[in-house]
Amino acid sequence: ASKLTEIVSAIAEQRSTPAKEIEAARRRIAESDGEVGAFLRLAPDESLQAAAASDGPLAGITIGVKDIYDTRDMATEHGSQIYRGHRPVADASLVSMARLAGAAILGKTTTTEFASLDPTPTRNPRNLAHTPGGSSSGSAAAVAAGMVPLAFGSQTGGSVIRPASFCGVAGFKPSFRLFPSVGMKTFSFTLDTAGLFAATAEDLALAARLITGRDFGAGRRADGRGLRVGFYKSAVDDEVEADMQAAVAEAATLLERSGATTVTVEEPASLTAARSCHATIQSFEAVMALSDEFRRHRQRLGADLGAILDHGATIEPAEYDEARRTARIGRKAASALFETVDVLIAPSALGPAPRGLASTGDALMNKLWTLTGNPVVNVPGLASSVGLPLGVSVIARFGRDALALDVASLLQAMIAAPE
Ligand SMILES: NC(=O)CC(=O)O
Repeated sequence: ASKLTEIVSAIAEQRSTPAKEIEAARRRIAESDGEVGAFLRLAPDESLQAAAASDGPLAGITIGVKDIYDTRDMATEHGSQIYRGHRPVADASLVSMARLAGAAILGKTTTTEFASLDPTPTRNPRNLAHTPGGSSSGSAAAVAAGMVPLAFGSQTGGSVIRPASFCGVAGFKPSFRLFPSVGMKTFSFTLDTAGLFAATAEDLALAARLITGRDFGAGRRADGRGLRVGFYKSAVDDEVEADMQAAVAEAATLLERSGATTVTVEEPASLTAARSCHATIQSFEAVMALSDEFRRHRQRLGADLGAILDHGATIEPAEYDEARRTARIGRKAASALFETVDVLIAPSALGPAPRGLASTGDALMNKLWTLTGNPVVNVPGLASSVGLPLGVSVIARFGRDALALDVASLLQAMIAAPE
């Protein structure tokens, strides 16, 4: 697919039409989704005919929506046999807002069960022998395969940034609650964050602006002059594979070459502690969020999800409350990091996409920023020695989503044209 920004321009300049873009996306899915398996189902003709007649700012933009978002015109099954054929009456808020902006909700993309860890059959378009990551597996794969220019995902641990890194696409995990999660199946109500996938950070900024009406920055900075970049050194960096460490170092060099200054930012103990309490918060809240499914359909749950909920059911409220206090201290510490730097850069995953489909990978590099609520953008373009994508995360202060997107756009441009 061409990039979202290119399609928006082509429609505005009448070099294309919404109907042509919708037909082209359907054709691309028919041609390539057989081996990738990103889409579960496509929208009915009447929905796509209505979208073809749209003249909104997102007219002609086809979107793949992770199947934990309610859609009024398609089944919404949450990756669970419990919800087979389930038809919501209304769209999730973000879906409705995108439709109101003229977008074509083209189809539902695969999700791990309830957006947790049990893998889907979806393959990584960059190398079909590898996982696309999860839990937003189909959304990352659909954009990476060029089927659609935009896809919706969600992140509770690392489910936007990690698959974006594995599939070599731009991923946006906004500041917590910047996007509404209404109508998105809840796993953890203090962590779940709606997010986006697109080919470039510039596309993400435009999509976010046209869906929400918020200003996400004027687009790519000219250079890095005046930008203070923190090279984040976490307590778990020894888990990061050498080629991913090299990728982040290359990103820092490219930003310096564009005029930025870089300093090393060591992780404070309070953020190491915050990362460690993510699982307690996530599991304790998931037992409540999925109480009915867990209590009435335990045997119909996947192995990983069942284990998470079984453990979550043993956590005492006092332990959860202590974890929330640790998280709150972590949020304050995360804010303090940005008193001396404008953005941080860090690995988006431990390494490239693991081989096989047995695991969607590890959220170790992502869960802290999900818990603190800071905006994160995955910047694609770098690759391992065998050509598998390696994503670099640009992290900004809570609420500075436009800055994260602008710096990500600059870095993506520097990676694409390093001279
Ligand atoms: N939903 C999630 O974020 C879980 C994951 O990181 O795989």
